[in-house]
Amino acid sequence: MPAPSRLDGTDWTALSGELDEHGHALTGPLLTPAECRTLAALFDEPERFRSTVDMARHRFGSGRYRYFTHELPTLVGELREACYPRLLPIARDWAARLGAPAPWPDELAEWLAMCHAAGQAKSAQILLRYGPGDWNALHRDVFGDLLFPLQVVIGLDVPGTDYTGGEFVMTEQRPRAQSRGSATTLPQGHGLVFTTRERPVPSRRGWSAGPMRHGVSTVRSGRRHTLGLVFHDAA
Ligand SMILES: O=C(O)CCC(=O)C(=O)O
Ligand SMILES: [Fe+2]
Repeated sequence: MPAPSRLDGTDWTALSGELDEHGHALTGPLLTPAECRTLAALFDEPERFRSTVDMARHRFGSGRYRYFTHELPTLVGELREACYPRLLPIARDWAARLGAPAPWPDELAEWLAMCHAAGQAKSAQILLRYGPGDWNALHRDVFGDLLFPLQVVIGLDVPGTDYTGGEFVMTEQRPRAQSRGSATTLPQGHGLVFTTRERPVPSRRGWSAGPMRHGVSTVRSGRRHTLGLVFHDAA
């Protein structure tokens, strides 16, 4: 199926409402189970990746992820390309509410050229693999000054069957109050769109930025793979 029509199974108006409210929202199915298995198996093809991160070594949690080279698998490149124009109006709307700059052009290629010119020239698309006991510490995928505020993670396994535990976790820091947490189980082939840094939160004066972080709870059994799509490149 061509990548843009893969996104037709998602109600983008409803998704944008969910994103507003929670800072994250699930898409409909984007990949078939067979495509998910094919993508997860790429983890064992080292030539596809520019580097591998041992999360425990960096105290990012436990598990491994690998950054694809710029020669992305066709499916990954197409999905990322297809997601960008869907997310762009939301990113612009949020920036307008927050009174923040919205430097993102209509074309992903043009935005990436801006990232590269600013020294953020490395691919930031990742494949992650977690086994029993692995987890991902709460973090933000900010790699430099240039940032696209929304990203997508796609679940590649069947939760409850291929693995247990391993919920996608988000926290939202509230002003002068304790943080709110949420957990989402990623259905196989579905994407979770979430904010990289913050969501606009209604405040007495209009809107303020609610800082958010994401991570993954401990995988209790089996193996969990995800594909991470980020729209800015890394330094
Ligand atoms: O494995 C996950 O669900 C989250 C991975 C992650 O941190 C990301 O995609 O940015
Ligand atoms: Fe992340």
